[in-house]
Amino acid sequence: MADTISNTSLDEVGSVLRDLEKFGQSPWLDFIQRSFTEDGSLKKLVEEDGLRGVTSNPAIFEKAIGHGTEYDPQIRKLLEGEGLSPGDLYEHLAVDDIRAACGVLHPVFQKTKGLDGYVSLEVSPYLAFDPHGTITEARRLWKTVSRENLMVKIPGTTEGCSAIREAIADGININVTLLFSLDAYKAVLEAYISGLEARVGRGEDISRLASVASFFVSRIDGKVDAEIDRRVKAGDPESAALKALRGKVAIANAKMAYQYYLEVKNTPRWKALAAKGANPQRLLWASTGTKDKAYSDVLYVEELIGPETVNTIPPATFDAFRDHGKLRESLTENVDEARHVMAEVERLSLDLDGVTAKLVKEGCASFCVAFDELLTAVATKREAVLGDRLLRFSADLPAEIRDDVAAAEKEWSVSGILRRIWKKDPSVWTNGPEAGWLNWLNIVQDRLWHIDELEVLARDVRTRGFTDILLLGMGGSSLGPEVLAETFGQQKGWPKLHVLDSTDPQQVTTFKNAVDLKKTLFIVASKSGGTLEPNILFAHFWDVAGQALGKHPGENFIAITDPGSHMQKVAEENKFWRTFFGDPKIGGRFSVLSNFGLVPAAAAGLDVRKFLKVTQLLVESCDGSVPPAANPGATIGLILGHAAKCFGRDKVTIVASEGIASFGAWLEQLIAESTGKKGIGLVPIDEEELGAPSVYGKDRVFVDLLLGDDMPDSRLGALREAGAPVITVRLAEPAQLGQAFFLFEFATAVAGAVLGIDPFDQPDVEFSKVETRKLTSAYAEKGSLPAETPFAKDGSLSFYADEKNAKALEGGDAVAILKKLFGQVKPGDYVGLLAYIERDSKTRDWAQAVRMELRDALKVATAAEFGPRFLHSTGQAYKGGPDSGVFLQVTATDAADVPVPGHGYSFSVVKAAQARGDFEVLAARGRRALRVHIDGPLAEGLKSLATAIHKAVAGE
Ligand SMILES: O=C(CO)[C@@H](O)[C@H](O)[C@H](O)[C@H](O)COP(=O)(O)O
Ligand SMILES: O=C[C@H](O)COP(=O)(O)O
Repeated sequence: MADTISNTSLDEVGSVLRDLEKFGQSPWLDFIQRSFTEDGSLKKLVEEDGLRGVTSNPAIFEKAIGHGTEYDPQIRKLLEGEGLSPGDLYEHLAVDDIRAACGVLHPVFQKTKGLDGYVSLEVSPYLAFDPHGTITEARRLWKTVSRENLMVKIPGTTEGCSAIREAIADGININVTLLFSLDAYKAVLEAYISGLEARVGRGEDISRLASVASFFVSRIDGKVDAEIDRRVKAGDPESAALKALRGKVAIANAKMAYQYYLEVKNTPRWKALAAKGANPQRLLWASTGTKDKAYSDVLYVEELIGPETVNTIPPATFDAFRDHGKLRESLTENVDEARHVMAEVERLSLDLDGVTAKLVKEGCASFCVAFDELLTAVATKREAVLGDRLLRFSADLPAEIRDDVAAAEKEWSVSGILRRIWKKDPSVWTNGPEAGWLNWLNIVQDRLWHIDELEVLARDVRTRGFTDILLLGMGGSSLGPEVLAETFGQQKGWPKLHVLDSTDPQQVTTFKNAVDLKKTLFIVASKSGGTLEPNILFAHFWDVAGQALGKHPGENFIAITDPGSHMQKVAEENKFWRTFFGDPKIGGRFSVLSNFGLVPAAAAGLDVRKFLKVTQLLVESCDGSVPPAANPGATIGLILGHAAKCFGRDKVTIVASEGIASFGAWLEQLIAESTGKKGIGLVPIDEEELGAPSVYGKDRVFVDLLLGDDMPDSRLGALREAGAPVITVRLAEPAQLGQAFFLFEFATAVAGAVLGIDPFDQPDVEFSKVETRKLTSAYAEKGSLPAETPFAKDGSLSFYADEKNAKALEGGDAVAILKKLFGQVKPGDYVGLLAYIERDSKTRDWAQAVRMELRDALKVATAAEFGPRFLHSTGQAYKGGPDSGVFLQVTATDAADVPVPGHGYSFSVVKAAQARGDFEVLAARGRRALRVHIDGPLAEGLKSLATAIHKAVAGE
């Protein structure tokens, strides 16, 4: 069969199709394709074959757009501008095709006074069972295409009927599709009539409104014939009667529908509408290509010719009918015989109701599959056209994970979960409060709409000549800006961005000394506005800035906070220079693309407009229109979720190019805080140097973040070969950092859905905050923290633990205690080094050396974290996630302290309270944990501790 119409025989016998008109039937074409319209072929059919309409459906568009290169020039052109999601791209292409065909058919529309000349465009097949979505989409398409000879196609499902009624009442031409049963047709006709009546009731014109009811034919024979064949083969005693029905049921069914049409036309109800100019809803025969080669290839055209009907004919059948089709008014003949066929169907229990119900389901599903294929093809073309404007993602997975993820992608595709994510449907997760935390999905576009605020800020910051920006905040309010500061560095002619997220007095002093207090813009960033650290850091820097400036320092302070927060009040009372608001429907760790990341970025001289536009391209790649397998965020999320849930690979090990190394600290917060709860989740492992396969267990997934042309670490190759899953994300340039932020936000939301948790809360972070507050309040009241006694001491090292842990660890010196602690480590566990000391290059090197020793000796994942920073990040997973962590908390007596103005405590006290609060929650969660406190010089204490750890694990 031809895929497209051949025009060879037109001149000779074109009239047979045109002559259908004499029988009152309009031939339409069940096909659309750009080249076919553009090269005049469609027009030729109109002129020579009397073609009177065109229908399209998702499968037809899939054939047209999903294959070949015909649409590529337009795709390229469309993507030159602002960027579009694959769904929007498809719609541009389809709408252009529909409009072009409407143009070709418009003379027919005029000549037939609106009887014919229509082109149909179907609403998204995903909406077949969603009446509200369908009517919204029908209205939108009607408005977008904006052609009087458009027909919007709506499936004639039970749910579709209410949308059909509303659309008709709105004055939208409707083609009702996917009709198989007489009952469904009756419901649809009722919807049409009552829609017209609603219009009349509103005093609106009904004479310019057209509708057809697309009754599918050949598919019925396909199903019924198969059942007949099965029963005959099985030796059914009614074989002869069954055989007599072969190839007859679909036509008989259609004839019954037509009889009903005639009946209704005769009712007073219809006549009243007709008197007001109503046009009947004509029956349109669809699915009229012959599928069974044993039948005539024009069967479903020849046998269904009758007045006031349409037959939408696929190209090959169109050709065939032109070639050898015979005309007669067949639809109204042998009606009794058709009734007999239907009675026989009943008598022989061929379950036509079951068949038609199944066909509706299958029809909807197969249009969804076709649409998925189409959108996948468009997404792939889009990606190719965008090339290096998009980050690249690939995954090397062992076969079992690859198959599992592929199955999940299919499942997600069928259940439309990605579209539900974009609709902010909480049932994707736990059906809890998730809908209130999803505005990060749209924040990039939203910030682009408000870009002026940021650009004005940038201009003003520059004009004021600040040399430094010091951002004071924790977790979600600081880690994003820190990545931006470290990745982009100081911009020429702009202030340098520093990010302080510690209560360590030495670290506070280091930052104070690193900036020129008179020329520093302070950004106090706190979403909730109530977090302890940004509040006390504000108190300190307000004081020192005031002293340095010798005046009220408000003009040098900016707040970023959610509306109505305590911090907003602080900013107002203290007359801050500016206050920028976050979106209360975005949680901290998802806030980097909101003002929490963008205000510091703009103030530090980054081109935020460009940054957001680049980011938006990736947002569109993760759009709900992109099926899971073509959607990078979804695929990564499914890999991470399934690797953890089904294969025990829950340690997400982050490897990054030097140029974007700090991204890991942001990513670990996102992953840990989002997924680590209820005893499950992903444990991110950042900055752990790669090793040989022998030092790893089977609990890892590697995420390799590459920048530019950087080569992947060769050790990853060996790991891959050893069966470890490796996800690679390559940023062509640092400007794609925003794409990476969104990519992993989306992936984390998806992984959360796989794990069945609410990825947007952080119950254990809150718990730690509460415990810390109790201790600082106690200090403020009593002048000291509650007394505590070490269970052991060895030189400058004192050991503390809760009763249970102390019991398990006590007895012996430092080495013995540490040996017992690490002796508890089993395969699949991880070790967390949690250091409440200044985070600088020396202490970071120390922590790295210790963790590497632990990793290599114990062959488990390791984390090296600094408090209180990690409390707002991985701390959630350590307490709420899987009980596979073994923790060594390190505290020290601070050499010098810094008071917190206006509070009854100092930074040192706060840090001590945080460490103790953290430990209490770890203990309350039954975690294996030990605190070692260093007295005396820190460097020496760290050295002795490292030696003791070495002896404990190396057995020396
Ligand atoms: O519904 C309409 C026209 O209203 C058609 O485009 C309809 O979708 C097609 O005729 C059928 O999908 C084709 O069915 P089939 O030949 O694949 O069984
Ligand atoms: O990740 C968020 C931190 O816990 C800080 O919270 P905040 O921005 O509300 O102060």
